[in-house]
Amino acid sequence: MSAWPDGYGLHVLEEVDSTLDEAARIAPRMAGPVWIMARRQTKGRGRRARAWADPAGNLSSTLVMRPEGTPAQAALRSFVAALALFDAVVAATGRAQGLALKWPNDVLLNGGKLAGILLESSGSGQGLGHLAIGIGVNLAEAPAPEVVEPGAVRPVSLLSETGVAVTPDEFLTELAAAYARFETQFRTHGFGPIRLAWLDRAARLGEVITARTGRSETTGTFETVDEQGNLVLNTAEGRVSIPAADIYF
Ligand SMILES: O=C(O)CCCC[C@@H]1SC[C@@H]2NC(=O)N[C@@H]21
Repeated sequence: MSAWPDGYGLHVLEEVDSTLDEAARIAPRMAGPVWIMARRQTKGRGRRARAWADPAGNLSSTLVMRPEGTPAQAALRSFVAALALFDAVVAATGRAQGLALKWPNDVLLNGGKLAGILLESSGSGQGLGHLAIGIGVNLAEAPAPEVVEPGAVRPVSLLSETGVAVTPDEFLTELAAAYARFETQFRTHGFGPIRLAWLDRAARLGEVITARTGRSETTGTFETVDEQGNLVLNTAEGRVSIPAADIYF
């Protein structure tokens, strides 16, 4: 098992509304980055204001930090976190088989959704107050398929797909260690190597996918993710770069 990384704090709660809300509360008095983990969230949330169910034994965690750089640079940490999640699953199970990253920031296992990431931040314009990287991993149990919206990837759990039982505490240690490694790489070399590593693990690269926002739908061949983290699709109308959307296969 990995060691807890130097320079990162740990804050464990039995129950909280959301570890993302706790991040906003503790950010003003933090000396350095802190991992928050809750055994139960009463108001866990996912992307696009969806509720996030976290049955007992799953990981509900948020890394909160005050990074330097612009908000756009800080947001690229969703890719850093996705890579860390991928490596933490490999460390926990001993295998990478069936694992893939779905743009912008889900982890798939055997085609189902194993984990999701939600970034939130405070501050405005060029100034970033805090960045919170919320991470939910279905370690023990996947939410019931009925709670997932139609057309979305089915949820799966690590236990059901691999037979490997990992506690949230064990998994968080692997995740924190992997995150610290990729964060160092990101700070030292920028987004370039992170982007390439992410593309190497990308689901459906080169295939036709559909990107939906609240207002529009774009279908095209998944060509790449650009230097800004945008999804690039090759469509009948040409190359389209998409900053935010939900992807459907
Ligand atoms: O895929 C998604 O929609 C993102 C899910 C993020 C869930 C995690 S659980 C820990 C943190 N606290 C929250 O309320 N949400 C994130």
